[in-house]
Amino acid sequence: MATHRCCALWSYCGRRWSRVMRCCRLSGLCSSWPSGPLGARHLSQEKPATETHFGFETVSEEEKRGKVYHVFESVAKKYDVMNDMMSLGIHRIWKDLLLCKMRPFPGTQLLDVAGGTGDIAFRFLNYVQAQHKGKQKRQLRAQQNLSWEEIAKKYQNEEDPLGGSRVVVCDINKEMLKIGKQKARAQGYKAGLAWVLGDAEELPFDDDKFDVYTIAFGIRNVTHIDQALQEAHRVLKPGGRFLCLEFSQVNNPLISRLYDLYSFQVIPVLGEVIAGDWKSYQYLVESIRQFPSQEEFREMIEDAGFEKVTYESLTSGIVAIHSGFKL
Ligand SMILES: COc1cc(O)cc(C/C=C(\C)CC/C=C(\C)CC/C=C(\C)CC/C=C(\C)CC/C=C(\C)CC/C=C(\C)CC/C=C(\C)CC/C=C(\C)CC/C=C(\C)CCC=C(C)C)c1O
Ligand SMILES: C[S@@+](CC[C@H](N)C(=O)[O-])C[C@H]1O[C@@H](n2cnc3c(N)ncnc32)[C@H](O)[C@@H]1O
Repeated sequence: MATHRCCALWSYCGRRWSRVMRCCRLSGLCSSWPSGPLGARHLSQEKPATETHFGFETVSEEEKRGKVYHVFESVAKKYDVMNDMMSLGIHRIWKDLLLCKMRPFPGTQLLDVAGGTGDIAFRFLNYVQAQHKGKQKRQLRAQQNLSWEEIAKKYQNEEDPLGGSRVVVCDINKEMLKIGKQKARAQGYKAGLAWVLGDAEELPFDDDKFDVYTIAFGIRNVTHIDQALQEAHRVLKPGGRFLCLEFSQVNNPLISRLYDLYSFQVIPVLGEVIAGDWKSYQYLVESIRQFPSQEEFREMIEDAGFEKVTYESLTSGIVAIHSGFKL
């Protein structure tokens, strides 16, 4: 964890410096300023590449971006089947629980960042549609004197079965979005769903736009987690909710030993056999170990400006759902 903190600090300093430099350059202040925190080099020289981690490897931030892109480009076609195989379907329960926590209502505007092949978005659409139908039924039951024609008419006139809810899936990877769109077409999802290519660190949306922001198994892959959290805060409406489903820290030592064995001995093998890609699944298990603990991540969410930040560990802490509000 010390490595994680060190990388985060170094990456933070680097970005702060490049922001100062960008402002100065824009205001014409800095033509004679040195170009790095140590102040010894001339502007024409390159800024040192800020280091971060890609699994257990230390790489430059640019390299990490490219490598993460390559991982998901490579696994996209086998992504869904791999998740079912690796977790024996348990990832579906975790995603359902995320929706239960969200409890969206007809009208909710959701942004699902790093939404990949659409698992969260499809669950959201099912949920709000069922909610809306239930509400409609209750309203009709309350109106005791309607004839069957009037009831049929009310059902047929219903233009928006989602009651105004919308979900935007935003992901940086074209291949993941392509598979998501194919799945949506095959499963008949169309209304209330949009696909946007975009970076969690620089979201292509206005301020105060969404009621809920979700990110499931995505934030671990982002280079500057603090920047992604700030963006989440920016695009949420006041009162809006941040929800993150991510791998976390297992607290039971016995389960932790078994989980480690399973992760390092089985998952890359499954990756090779099913997706023909050992390396991407080695990255998956390594990146899980690099991600901050439940408490550390809670603090990071608070640092981004969220309030009432809580978390719930699931399956002995293999994953956790963090929640926070923009108040
Ligand atoms: C590239 O990046 C990615 C790519 C992706 O495709 C996906 C993601 C994002 C990830 C997800 C959406 C979810 C992916 C799911 C996981 C990574 C797995 C999570 C793990 C579990 C739910 C199970 C946790 C396992 C344990 C607590 C330990 C139990 C382990 C055992 C009983 C096996 C111990 C292993 C050995 C002794 C090694 C030798 C064993 C063999 C060769 C036999 C092989 C055994 C199996 C295949 C059994 C599999 C067993 C389970 C899945 C256990 C399930 C049971 C329970 C938790 C009760 C992404 O970022
Ligand atoms: C493990 S998948 C999760 C997909 C989906 N949320 C799910 O739960 O199945 C991680 C996703 O994060 C996306 N991703 C990685 N870095 C990103 C970034 N900076 N901005 C947006 N998406 C990113 C990847 O392209 C990939 O689709």
